Amino acid sequence: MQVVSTIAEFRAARRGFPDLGLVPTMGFLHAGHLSLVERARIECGAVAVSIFVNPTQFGPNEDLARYPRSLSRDLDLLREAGTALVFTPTPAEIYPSGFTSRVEVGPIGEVLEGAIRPGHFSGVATVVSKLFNIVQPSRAYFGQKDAQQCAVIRRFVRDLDVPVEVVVVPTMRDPDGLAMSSRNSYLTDGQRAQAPVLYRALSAGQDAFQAGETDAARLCLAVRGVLATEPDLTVDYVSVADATTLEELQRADRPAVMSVAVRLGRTRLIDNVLLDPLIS
Ligand SMILES: Nc1ncnc2c1ncn2[C@@H]1O[C@H](COP(=O)(O)OP(=O)(O)OP(=O)(O)O)[C@@H](O)[C@H]1O
Ligand SMILES: CC(C)(CO)[C@@H](O)C(=O)[O-]
Ligand code: BAL
Repeated sequence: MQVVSTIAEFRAARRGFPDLGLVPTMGFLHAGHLSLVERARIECGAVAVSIFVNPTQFGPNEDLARYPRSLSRDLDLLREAGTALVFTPTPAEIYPSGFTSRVEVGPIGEVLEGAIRPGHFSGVATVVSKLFNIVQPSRAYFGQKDAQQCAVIRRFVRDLDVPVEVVVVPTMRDPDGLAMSSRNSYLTDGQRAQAPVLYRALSAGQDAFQAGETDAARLCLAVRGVLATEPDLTVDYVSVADATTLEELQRADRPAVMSVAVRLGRTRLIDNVLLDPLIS
């Protein structure tokens, strides 16, 4: 496994790999990340993983400074997972002085997470488009846990004719249903015990959908009812939105994503499930 930190080194190392899958990450790896690496290795033969805590996707009052980091453990996990190349750039390598360009994705990046984190998806789209240009993968792998991020990336790849196939991998969960996430490490024991309510709530919504309910307001009520059983939690949103455009739906009569975002103390957690009328 080669570990490089500069764009020039990466480009030199990349020459040995005609077909490369890319897994972009912010590090502090868990089994969810490794499921992306495994899928990329099977489908592309060789995998590159980037580890970069991207400052431009964090708002001024967000957790950039305290975001968890564990590079040497991450490298051990990636070596075991059969990764070929790891790219660990510094912020100055990605954003040298004088850098001013941004990728803007429009309304899809302004709802849900984008409404609460203004500028977040422009930061994500900008860094992902840089990573695509540096790595030049045939396919890039993203987790369904960040459903809006997946939709945003699919949007700019389509809009800008980026020659990369975007692959979305199902959410890996702990046995109690909590979606794995680097930010779960912020939770106290008490908060960790409450966190599985997100998936219980989404599952209640999914059960109602499978029983024939398509009214989005009623589906959201079913989710909110379960979330309310944990009084310490503050709900940012419960949403039923078109799976491709993320426009809010009144009726779940086409492929939709039902998502929740909550705050437990200072920690924000997100999760989602897909509602597909064809496979309910
Ligand atoms: N539980 C999971 N299952 C599958 N993929 C995941 C999971 N968690 C994260 N990913 C994916 O891994 C990639 C890198 O994500 P990132 O490094 O931000 O990790 P994260 O656990 O989502 O962290 P955070 O807590 O910051 O949201 C993203 O495409 C993300 O969707
Ligand atoms: C895709 C990504 C690596 C871009 O910084 C990040 O948003 C993440 O880890 O999901
Ligand atoms: N996994 C999403 C990246 C972020 O929350 O900034």
